[in-house]
Amino acid sequence: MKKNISTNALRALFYEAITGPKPGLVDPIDNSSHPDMDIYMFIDSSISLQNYLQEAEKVGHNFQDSDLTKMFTKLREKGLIAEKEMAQATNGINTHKGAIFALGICTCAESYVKQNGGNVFDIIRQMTHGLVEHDFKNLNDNQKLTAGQKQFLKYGLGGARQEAEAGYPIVEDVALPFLKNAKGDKRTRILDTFMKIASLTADSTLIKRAKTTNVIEEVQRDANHYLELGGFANEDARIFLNDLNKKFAQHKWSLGGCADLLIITIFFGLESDYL
Ligand SMILES: CC(C)(COP(=O)(O)OP(=O)(O)OC[C@H]1O[C@@H](n2cnc3c(N)ncnc32)[C@H](O)[C@@H]1O)[C@@H](O)C(=O)NCCC(=O)NCCS
Ligand SMILES: Nc1ncnc2c1ncn2[C@@H]1O[C@H](COP(=O)(O)OP(=O)(O)OP(=O)(O)O)[C@@H](O)[C@H]1O
Repeated sequence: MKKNISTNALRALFYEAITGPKPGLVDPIDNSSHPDMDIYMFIDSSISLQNYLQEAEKVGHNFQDSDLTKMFTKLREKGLIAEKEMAQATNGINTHKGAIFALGICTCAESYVKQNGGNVFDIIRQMTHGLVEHDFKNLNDNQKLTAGQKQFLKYGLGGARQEAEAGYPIVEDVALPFLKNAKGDKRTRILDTFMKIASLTADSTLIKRAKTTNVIEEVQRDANHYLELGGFANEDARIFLNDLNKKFAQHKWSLGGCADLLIITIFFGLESDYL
């Protein structure tokens, strides 16, 4: 198989979608928290992003200026087009908005690094320098706001933008080393990595669904408990994960941001032959 950067980005979308059970997310067996989506839609949505991912790779490959925020600006223009292509493939459902953002950044940065050298997470920090301030400086309550914008005004949380601007520390420092050292088949390693991510993330999709930030501590505790039980290789942990899946379905909680962090962890894992 030709495994160029954008192919690995597409593989990451598929690897994440087919892995289950993922509490709060769509997988082939269960979509309880997202009744407007199913796994077939995720296949269509992923394929609709193929062109964008190739463009993101090209932007990183060809960029020459020393100001990497300009590379991010170029990428964002392509990201807006990708959002429209996704909407066409899904009948307007938001399957991959966060992934267009996060995976686009990582694909572009990885491609830049292959051409110019450097640490990919440093490059991401340079690309997104000042992003939170830039995007949120003119917000006010009279506008129609996204969940992320509302949470910035209400709680001071930076969400997906903050993670990017910090250079995805959950991925660089924890999830990627965790995936590298994880044991078992791909499903086990990916699920355990997902729960590791859930044990650390303040997910704006989860806060939106639960309508409180208190949910973050509860979910982080549950994710840690699953890992303490030994992860997917251990029967008690599997039972606990199924119960957690039911709890998420009952409350209609989602982990959309953790999904994106998992997708980019898988992407870097594929790039580094960890998977
Ligand atoms: C920053 C993005 C992800 C969305 O921001 P927006 O304010 O529209 O939505 P919101 O903040 O509610 O987040 C949307 C998604 O972010 C992801 N997310 C949530 N929390 C986190 C987190 N802690 N870490 C990473 N991702 C997260 C989830 O997928 C969520 O569904 C991006 O879509 C964006 O920049 N939108 C503006 C339009 C644009 O420039 N689009 C092109 C993007 S390349
Ligand atoms: N398997 C999955 N892979 C990736 N993301 C997933 C998956 N399942 C669910 N999601 C996430 O769910 C998010 C959508 O959640 P939600 O439906 O709450 O958002 P929305 O459509 O923007 O908001 P609303 O439904 O409030 O209008 C997607 O952006 C995506 O991140």
